[in-house]
Amino acid sequence: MSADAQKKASGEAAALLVEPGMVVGLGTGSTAAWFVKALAARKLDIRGVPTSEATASLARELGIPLVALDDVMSIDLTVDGADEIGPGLSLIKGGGAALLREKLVWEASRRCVVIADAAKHVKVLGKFPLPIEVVRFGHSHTGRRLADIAAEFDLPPPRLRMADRGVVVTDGGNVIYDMASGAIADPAALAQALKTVTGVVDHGLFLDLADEALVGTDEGVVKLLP
Ligand SMILES: O=C[C@H](O)[C@H](O)[C@H](O)COP(=O)(O)O
Repeated sequence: MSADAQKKASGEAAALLVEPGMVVGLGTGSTAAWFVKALAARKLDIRGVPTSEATASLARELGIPLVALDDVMSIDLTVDGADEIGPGLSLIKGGGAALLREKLVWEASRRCVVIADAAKHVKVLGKFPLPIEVVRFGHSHTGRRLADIAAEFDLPPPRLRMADRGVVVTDGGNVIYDMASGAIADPAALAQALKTVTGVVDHGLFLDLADEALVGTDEGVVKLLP
């Protein structure tokens, strides 16, 4: 089964968790898009809280009513993809530069379900470079402070994310530095260290946030718990 078919299967399985009346956090990325499509097909009376402009526009196209995070007290269920799923459902997210809105939505949610293809499930986080969202003002200085932190963790300096049209800018108007590592020995310590840097808005380590994972495999969708 292709990775895309696995993503589709996990997105469709997650859509079955949604019940009428729910406020649902809508994740970002290619896997979350399958969830949004499957959810729209169910035509339930729900409201969605999008985690990016891209997801908001997909949801609008498919007729899912949207509500802003500030206009709800809490979210019943959020379903979102991940770049890596590690031990205890620790995650790396932000490959699509949506980590900040995603984390805000996740933290406002009663239940968070991560969906992914089988290749995303890893023994140790870090093969996927860790995205770090940084305010644009003075970002090269912040980038140098991040390089100092990376050195403390024996990691190479993070690199400013670029695209064909130049520097990648997030929905929040910030930039992304990607910290390549190969393996993050102590994700909690790294997460804590990154948050001490002025200019860092947030990072893509989602620790103790996922309640379950639905991973598409060749043998079907497998449910993982922390
Ligand atoms: O910023 C993007 C998000 O964290 C995505 O959920 C993550 O990158 C996974 O995306 P995909 O499902 O496309 O692999």
